[in-house]
Amino acid sequence: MASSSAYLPEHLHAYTLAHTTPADDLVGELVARTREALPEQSRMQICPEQATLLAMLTRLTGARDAVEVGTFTGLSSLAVARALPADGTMLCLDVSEEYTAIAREFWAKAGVEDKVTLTLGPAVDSLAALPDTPRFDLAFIDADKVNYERYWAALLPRMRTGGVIVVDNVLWSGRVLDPAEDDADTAALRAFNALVARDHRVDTVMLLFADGLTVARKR
Ligand SMILES: C[S@@+](CC[C@H](N)C(=O)[O-])C[C@H]1O[C@@H](n2cnc3c(N)ncnc32)[C@H](O)[C@@H]1O
Repeated sequence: MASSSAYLPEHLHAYTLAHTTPADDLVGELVARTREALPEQSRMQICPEQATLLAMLTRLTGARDAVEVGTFTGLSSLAVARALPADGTMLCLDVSEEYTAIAREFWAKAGVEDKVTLTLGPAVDSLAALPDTPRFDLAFIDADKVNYERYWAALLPRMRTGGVIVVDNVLWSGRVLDPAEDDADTAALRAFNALVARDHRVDTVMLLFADGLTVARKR
């Protein structure tokens, strides 16, 4: 979770947060619980303003069926599930029983557990097992970076026309622009961003928000 921005000076970042609807108490509780239970891993959590944006996108698109790849302790899924209508569905994919136990706790606290289905296992396999017909209005990709291309390939045909895919960490603290950075995650993100930019099935905006957020709408 980013408490500061890698791209904005501290005072500008603070200004943007001061002019964004603040997260509610349940989000604050989940952030605190994650830090306490998983101090080493808690930086993987999205930041609260991303949760606010995901909820807004869910409402703006009128999404009913959502999916995410990478649930961790549940902040993004909590935001989306709470913004879905009463008959909405949220499919969450992750590999970790330990991390998602906290997510389950907070889905229950928020009263959205009936909307959420959690599938544990490598997300490439979980996605491949889904019917390959369009069924999702909103997707969030936020798991292992080396598989982003595969998540994109699996998700896009399963998105309804007008559906939106949101992708986290696309700037990777700016490393995607540094030719000296050649680790697998950075190389994968660089290739992924190039692939999305030339994918004519979507309209895409890459936002300088959090660690870089791509928002792509299926044509
Ligand atoms: C950055 S965290 C997700 C953060 C989450 N979206 C949130 O709001 O806090 C990445 C998650 O991806 C999961 N993950 C890593 N590799 C995976 C894989 N191959 N398949 C499914 N999930 C995976 C990890 O267990 C971790 O919970």
